[in-house]
Amino acid sequence: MVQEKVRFQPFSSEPIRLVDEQGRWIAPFEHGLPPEQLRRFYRDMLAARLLDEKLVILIRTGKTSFIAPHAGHEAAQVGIAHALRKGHDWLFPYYRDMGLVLALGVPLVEIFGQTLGNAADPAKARQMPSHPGSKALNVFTVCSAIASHIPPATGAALSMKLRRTGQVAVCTFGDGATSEGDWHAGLNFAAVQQAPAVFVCENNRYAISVNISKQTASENIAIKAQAYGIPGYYVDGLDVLASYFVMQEAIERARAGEGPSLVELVVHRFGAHSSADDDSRYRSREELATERQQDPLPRYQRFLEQQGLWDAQWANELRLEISKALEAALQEALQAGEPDPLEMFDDVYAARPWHLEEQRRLLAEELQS
Ligand SMILES: Cc1ncc(C[n+]2csc(CCOP(=O)(O)OP(=O)(O)O)c2C)c(N)n1
Ligand SMILES: [Mg+2]
Repeated sequence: MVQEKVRFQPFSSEPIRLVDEQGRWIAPFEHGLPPEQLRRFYRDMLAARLLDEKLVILIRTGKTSFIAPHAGHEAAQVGIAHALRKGHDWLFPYYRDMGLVLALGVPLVEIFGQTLGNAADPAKARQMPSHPGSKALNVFTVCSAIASHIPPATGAALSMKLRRTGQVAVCTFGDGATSEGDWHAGLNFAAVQQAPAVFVCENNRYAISVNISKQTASENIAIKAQAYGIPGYYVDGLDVLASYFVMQEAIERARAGEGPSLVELVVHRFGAHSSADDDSRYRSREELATERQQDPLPRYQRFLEQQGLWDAQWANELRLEISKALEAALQEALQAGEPDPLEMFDDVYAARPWHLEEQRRLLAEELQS
């Protein structure tokens, strides 16, 4: 239930922020969250950060071919994950959402199987690394083509409305995606149809090397919602509680039949765009150093300290526990081995056509010889 006091102002000139840089709760209402949940947010942010570090090791040691670092996006992603009804609502993520799918509950072994492209991957290694999905948890598989998942998210939301399933489609993307035609088509149609969708921009102010100043002349991304006749929330995405509460309001609003919204979570991208990018060519190290000072994890740690929910021993044990879980899952995924090449002929047709039967037979013979 959305409490009356947690009604946020759309189109604010300053980002919505509930916890300041010193970790002080600055909202005019009580957060009302139990200690376990407040600590859970920290746990999931730390797990996301440590996963990111592990993925960097996997690319540097040649075990995967592509990563899109999500460090700096953790508060936003954990806030989104906790606002969804897990396994009921649908998530249409993008490639930088590994921390989000982890917080949503996609098992680590699947995440590593997907990263390695081996038999531990439920998608049978048919996707690019960093393109997760989960049938069990209603996570639409990531599509590389920027913004191409936005109209499908709208379509899914419209279907949820027509079938009265009580579900919501949450669709994430970057700032660069907002310049695509698909983005406009998807938001416009969702607004016209009052589809239960929430569109979430993880605005890190870069689309690879293109700075936001070259992306849009609008004062921010959230304000674009005005043109579609839906609320646009401008939010500090380095604040996990602001991300969570605004997302919760937008999702429950959509579920209650009040239509879609656009949520802009302003974040930092601490890494390069991807493993195929050298960001030192277009972004000064001074700029990055300043952003790192605003790291969402220490900021939330300061909040927990002030709530009396922090102690160093707990945090150290947590770090150790997560690191062990990451390593164990990685080892398990590594042992899964290569997928069976013959699987490439499965899952596309209900009945395999003769020419694929023929090719499958030829490959099977080749593999046996
Ligand atoms: C239609 C399309 N155009 C270009 C690309 C190449 N491309 C991949 S990621 C990317 C930048 C996207 O930036 P943004 O939406 O801000 O997300 P971020 O990576 O910053 O999280 C581009 C241009 C693509 N994948 N698809
Ligand atoms: Mg971006």
